[in-house]
Amino acid sequence: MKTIKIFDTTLRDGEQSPGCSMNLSEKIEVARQLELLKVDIIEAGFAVSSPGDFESVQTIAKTIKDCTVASLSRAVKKDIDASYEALSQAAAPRIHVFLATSPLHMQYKLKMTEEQVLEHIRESVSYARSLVPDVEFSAEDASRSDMAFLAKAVKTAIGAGAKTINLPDTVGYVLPQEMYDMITYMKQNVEGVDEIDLAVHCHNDLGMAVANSLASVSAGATQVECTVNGIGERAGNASLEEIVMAIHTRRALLDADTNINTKQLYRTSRLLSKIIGVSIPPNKAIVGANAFAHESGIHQHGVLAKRETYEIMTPESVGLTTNKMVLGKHSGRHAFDDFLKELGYNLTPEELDTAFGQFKELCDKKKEVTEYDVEALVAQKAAKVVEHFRLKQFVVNSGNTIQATANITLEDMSGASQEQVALGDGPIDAAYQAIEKIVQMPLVLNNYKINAVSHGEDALGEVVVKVSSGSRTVTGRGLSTDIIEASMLAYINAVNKLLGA
Ligand SMILES: CC(=O)SCCNC(=O)CCNC(=O)[C@H](O)C(C)(C)COP(=O)(O)OP(=O)(O)OC[C@H]1O[C@@H](n2cnc3c(N)ncnc32)[C@H](O)[C@@H]1OP(=O)(O)O
Ligand SMILES: CC(C)C(=O)C(=O)O
Repeated sequence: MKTIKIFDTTLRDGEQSPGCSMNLSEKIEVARQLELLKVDIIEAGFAVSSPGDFESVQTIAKTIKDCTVASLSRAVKKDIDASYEALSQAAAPRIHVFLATSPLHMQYKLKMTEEQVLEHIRESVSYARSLVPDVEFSAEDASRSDMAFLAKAVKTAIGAGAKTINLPDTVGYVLPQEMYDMITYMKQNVEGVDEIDLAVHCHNDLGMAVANSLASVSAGATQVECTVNGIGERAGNASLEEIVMAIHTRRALLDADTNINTKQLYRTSRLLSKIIGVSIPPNKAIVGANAFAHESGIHQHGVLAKRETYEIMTPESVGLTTNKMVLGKHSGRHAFDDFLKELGYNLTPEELDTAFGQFKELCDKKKEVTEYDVEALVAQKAAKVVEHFRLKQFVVNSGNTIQATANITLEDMSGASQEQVALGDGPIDAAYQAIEKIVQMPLVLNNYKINAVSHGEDALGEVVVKVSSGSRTVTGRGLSTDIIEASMLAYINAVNKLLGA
């Protein structure tokens, strides 16, 4: 089985993306984590580009002992000298020289002929090689280059001493088959290519960076360049965690694996996200909040019966402690029951049916139902009260220029509807007055308390009231995402308890 080298460029190409800049101590923290993750090469920066970048490369080179540390350089002496100097204390330094090989870049950007480009490659790579043994050459915009010319450039770089040749899809343009063909072409047409590492560096402009990297591995690439969370220029670089887990999960098919400690992936991703302040989309592969979460009843049932039915990798393999069953409108009885059992509730089949029905109703009102919501539902059910009156419908108006009014309809035990309108000192008082008119009993509200029992904008509100009639005082509870409705439900619950007594 081949070992694919992972070249992390989060601190260089990743940092080139707007809003992803890091200061020196943040870069060191990321570099230390990359070392724990066991990436093979850390590209620490582009030493010549600024004194700050020089210092970062230098400090990371001093700090990191278990990975090769690389610094990027244009194909010019002053860049190579800056990289060399910044890397002087590295345990394993790599000078990474690049020059574009596509007609577009050569003509308009570099203003060089093919011959001049080949001469620059020869000169710069052999100069870098005179300084350090480990030199990588990247043919920028390789994927849009003429393949015969690219082969000459690769041959020139190998001849000048490059130990790694990188063929980037700089603008994320090509399709996986084209990456495969490019690698195959080099393997078939450049002598000596099997003695060096053939690398790829894919951008995500068409959302294909990971697929292109994997197609290259299938064709024989032995190094993949990528970034944590896929950060990087424009739409980003190939995402490290996706490449690593794709290779790891399909290692039998690819006959390849990496040296990465996959259990550090989640931690690395969160650390970077926290440092740069860029959050991870919930549906992001491997590290998104939903990557190991199941909400649909059929999937939850499958996973409870046999995890592999809907999970191709374990959450533990990327550093999570467990998968997540999210209760929501698509959940089924199996997951609901399992969830209640974990909370310590053992319901009879009938109780489960009722609670499940209420739960589904709640899900239609609320985007996400939390453990607190379910517990509140079940706790409410546990105190079973005969429903002499049930809330059928209500309209409540209030404002700072009108007196609050409530129009309430309750259904009694015979199924008949009774409607009343009342004014009040605020919407809840108006609603309570209307209820009192319907139930025709003297009621005194002694206490009123409202709590949010879950989090977020659509949290459930629980209202607890103490209501007296004559010498009896009872507690009523009501639960709803609408606090006025929760208040009415609590009052009606108290009325039913008083009538029951
Ligand atoms: C695909 C990639 O990700 S490549 C890396 C991109 N990253 C960055 O550019 C970030 C860091 N860059 C910088 O800080 C600056 O661009 C610097 C310090 C490197 C250079 O700054 P300046 O000297 O002001 O040049 P500027 O950036 O405007 O233009 C680039 C120059 O480098 C030349 N150049 C570009 N690539 C290369 C190369 N690989 N080898 C040699 N020369 C190159 C251009 O032709 C241009 O030359 P010119 O000034 O003679 O016209
Ligand atoms: C310098 C090279 C490796 C690069 O970043 C690219 O081509 O995208």
